[in-house]
Amino acid sequence: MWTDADDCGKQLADWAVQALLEEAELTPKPGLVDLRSSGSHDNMDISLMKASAASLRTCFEAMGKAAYRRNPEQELREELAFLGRLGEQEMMRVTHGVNTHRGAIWALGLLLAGCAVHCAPATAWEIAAIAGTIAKFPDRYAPQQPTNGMEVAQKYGVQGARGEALKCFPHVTRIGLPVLEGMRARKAPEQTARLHALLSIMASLQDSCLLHRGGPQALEAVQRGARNVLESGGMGTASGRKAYRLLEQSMLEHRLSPGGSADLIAAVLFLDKIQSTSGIANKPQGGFGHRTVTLSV
Ligand SMILES: CC(C)(COP(=O)(O)OP(=O)(O)OC[C@H]1O[C@@H](n2cnc3c(N)ncnc32)[C@H](O[C@H]2O[C@H](COP(=O)(O)OP(=O)(O)OP(=O)(O)O)[C@@H](O)[C@H]2O)[C@@H]1O)[C@@H](O)C(=O)NCCC(=O)NCCS
Ligand SMILES: Nc1ncnc2[nH]cnc12
Repeated sequence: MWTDADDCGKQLADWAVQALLEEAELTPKPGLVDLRSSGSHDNMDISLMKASAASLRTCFEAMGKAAYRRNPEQELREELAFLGRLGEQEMMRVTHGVNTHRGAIWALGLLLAGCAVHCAPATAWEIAAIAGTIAKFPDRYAPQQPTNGMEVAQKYGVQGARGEALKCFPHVTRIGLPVLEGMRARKAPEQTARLHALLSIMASLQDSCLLHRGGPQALEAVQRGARNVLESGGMGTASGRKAYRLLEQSMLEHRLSPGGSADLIAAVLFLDKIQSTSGIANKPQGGFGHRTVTLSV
């Protein structure tokens, strides 16, 4: 697929940054920064999200280069973690300390590495499987300072971003990507297809951002609300749009933001770019147990 490590790193970084920009611009998104507003955030806006995305190009390029034709093993895991932490530092410098894309560096970094290791046309599912294999190696040099994610993991026993990677990104390959492809097949407008993919992820993800801001009740309410939009017919129907407005209103009222789902829709868009360039279709293996809903477009 690529002639050398430089070529691979550059191409993958382009796609990763593009995916982050497209996620930021996807509008509307409940509780998240989009082209209309800052959602439930008082410290982020669209230009900050874009600047943050652009600042990660160097980090993603280095990760792609490092993983090119490598074995998914301990040494690679640690190199990627080192590069990921440098990326986090750069993001924090550019955003003046706001955590815009920590989860995205994690998810996109691993998936990008999965793709570089493979170095040949591969399905999203195959790439995610390698990303999951890399994530399973311990990160021996991880700093021990507490994060919101650790607090939530301790309090509620959820695995958050780490768990999603260890399970090989099921919300990306088994939910987000199939919903995106299904909506496109039904000729939905692209922004509607993407929003439905995001809502489908929100309907089942244990998002540590929602748990941290609102606890398990808030997480359940958002999951139920997202499901309700889809089960009411989706954004192509008046009832679906009404359900969306209710969900958004309640999330803004309670300052809830599905930051983890935002990162995973960016991961969906990233893998979609890889697949559409190599002409490969996603082939999920087995079911993930989420309910299929009927959508109008
Ligand atoms: C191992 C790490 C994942 C460290 O993770 P952490 O302990 O922080 O754990 P999590 O909270 O679980 O995850 C980190 C971010 O991942 C996003 N996320 C949340 N839930 C999920 C999920 N179920 N699946 C996937 N991704 C998820 C989320 O990121 C987004 O939200 C961020 C804003 O969050 P927060 O800081 O809580 O912000 P606010 O609510 O605004 O905070 P307050 O103002 O209220 O305080 C935003 O960044 C989005 O991106 C989670 O925040 C990993 O990060 C790690 O080890 N990194 C270093 C090494 C590395 O990068 N390696 C790469 C390859 S090996
Ligand atoms: N659009 C967005 N709004 C808020 N937090 C995010 N984290 C990743 N994307 C985000």
